[in-house]
Amino acid sequence: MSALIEAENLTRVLHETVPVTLVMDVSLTIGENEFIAVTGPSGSGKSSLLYLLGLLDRPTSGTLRVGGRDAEPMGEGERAGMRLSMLGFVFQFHFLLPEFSARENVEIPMRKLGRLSRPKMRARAAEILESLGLEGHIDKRPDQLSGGQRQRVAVARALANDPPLILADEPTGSLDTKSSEQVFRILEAVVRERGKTVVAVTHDLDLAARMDRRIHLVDGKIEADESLASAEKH
Ligand SMILES: Nc1ncnc2c1ncn2[C@@H]1O[C@H](COP(=O)(O)OP(=O)(O)OP(=O)(O)O)[C@@H](O)[C@H]1O
Repeated sequence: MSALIEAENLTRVLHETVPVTLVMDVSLTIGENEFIAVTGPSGSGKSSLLYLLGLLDRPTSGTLRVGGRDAEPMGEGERAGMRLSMLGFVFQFHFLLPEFSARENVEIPMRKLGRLSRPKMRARAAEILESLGLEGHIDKRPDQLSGGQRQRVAVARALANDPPLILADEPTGSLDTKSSEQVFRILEAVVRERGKTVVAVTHDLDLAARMDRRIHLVDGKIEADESLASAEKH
């Protein structure tokens, strides 16, 4: 199995009145079952890098392979298909659809992918939500849930199509300490128990220290890419 992500000299420049370099010459490989923190000062390009890796933006130069496939020649439809099957996203703000229940929000990526029958989608959505401690909440709308619960629904939605890679941008950034810890533990279990890879941007260095690898960005460049693995984490 090839690496989930292989990036070589990835660069993203915005051509505004003056060019703005968001990501500069980033090379990295992300494999299966990794738990990776992306850290760095505000404005260092963390979100921009995640958007590139998640096929939500295109690099100005450099190469990117996702699931062993070169992203460059892919059209928008193919990229959307890759995002649905290979990647799950969790953002700082949940972006759940307000008029739908938790279960329906989790069903949406499954409907878009269209691999399961409707009853199977419903059953799977309920099963994932229950596994994340949301039994009793699956038919509630986002406004009937707490911030931590909403973020757990967002993680459930990211897991809907069983992608090998979850990309999270400040997933605990808007939560109180207790909810933040709960969501972090869920992401940890997504790696340890479900065998996924989680790449999470975080400002919280205590949380980053509990992950296995840290990619530290400064001015759009990788300043450090270090393994933090220790026996007690496993
Ligand atoms: N559309 C844009 N136009 C101009 N500058 C932009 C745009 N998007 C991002 N930037 C700038 O690019 C740089 C990288 O932004 P990015 O959001 O990736 O950083 P970040 O490390 O995620 O920051 P934060 O921790 O504050 O979320 C920042 O200096 C930002 O101001």
